[in-house]
Amino acid sequence: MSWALVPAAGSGRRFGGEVPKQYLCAAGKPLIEHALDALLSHAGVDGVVVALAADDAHWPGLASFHGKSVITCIGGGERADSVLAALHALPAGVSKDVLLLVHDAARPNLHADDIRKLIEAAKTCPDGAILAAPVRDTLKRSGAGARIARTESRDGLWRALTPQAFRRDLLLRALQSAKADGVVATDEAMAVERLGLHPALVEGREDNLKVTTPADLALAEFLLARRA
Ligand SMILES: Nc1ccn([C@@H]2O[C@H](COP(=O)(O)OP(=O)(O)OP(=O)(O)O)[C@@H](O)[C@H]2O)c(=O)n1
Ligand SMILES: C[C@](O)(CO)[C@H](O)COP(=O)(O)O
Repeated sequence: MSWALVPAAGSGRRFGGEVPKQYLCAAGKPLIEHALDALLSHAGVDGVVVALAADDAHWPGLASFHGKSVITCIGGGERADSVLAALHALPAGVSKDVLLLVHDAARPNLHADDIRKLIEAAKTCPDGAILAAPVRDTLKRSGAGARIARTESRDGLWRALTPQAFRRDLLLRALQSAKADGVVATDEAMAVERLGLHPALVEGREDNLKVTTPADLALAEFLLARRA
């Protein structure tokens, strides 16, 4: 079985506005609740720990969802700090080698089949596994004056998505190592890669978008309304 860790302590600087984007509504409910619904409606996920901002008053929270525990904790200054805080907040009795699925609260359009594929891959790959999407656009490196410096090869390049799945002890060791070295790991895989490991890439849906800007919210509304 597995548990989910959901970092939801961000302030949404790039989105703007007063309310952090994970609490904005699309298709009738907050983005965070779409993410929790996808995770906790999956039979392979037993519960979730959500990392919230210390001054969070935007979301009343949920004691349970789909009959499973929703535990909250206080996140940290970086996303990785929030994930580490959620890991430390796992309830007693959760096994030391539980599989942990780390998923952004700002990614509302997660589908059950992607969760299934990820868990299956993480069960067979000791280095863990992440959902990802192959880069399909030509990539440009910017130069002086917002002009193109050069085209970068997209061969073998993927966009990391979430959830990202790792055994509890490995994720703890990786996050603690990155923090001790002063490295800000922008995803869990980066922290694991620093240990010399190579997590599996699992091709996930392109529409598992992270809501970062207002344009993303409009797209999320379109996608989620079609699922309802
Ligand atoms: N210190 C932080 C920063 C981010 N997050 C969470 O990590 C996810 C992905 O981060 P991002 O999209 O960058 O969210 P923000 O940090 O809020 O956005 P911004 O960088 O624009 O401020 C979000 O669910 C966000 O709430 C978190 O738990 N703790
Ligand atoms: C974890 C992540 O969603 C994978 O692409 C991404 O790194 C989060 O980046 P953010 O800047 O914290 O949104």
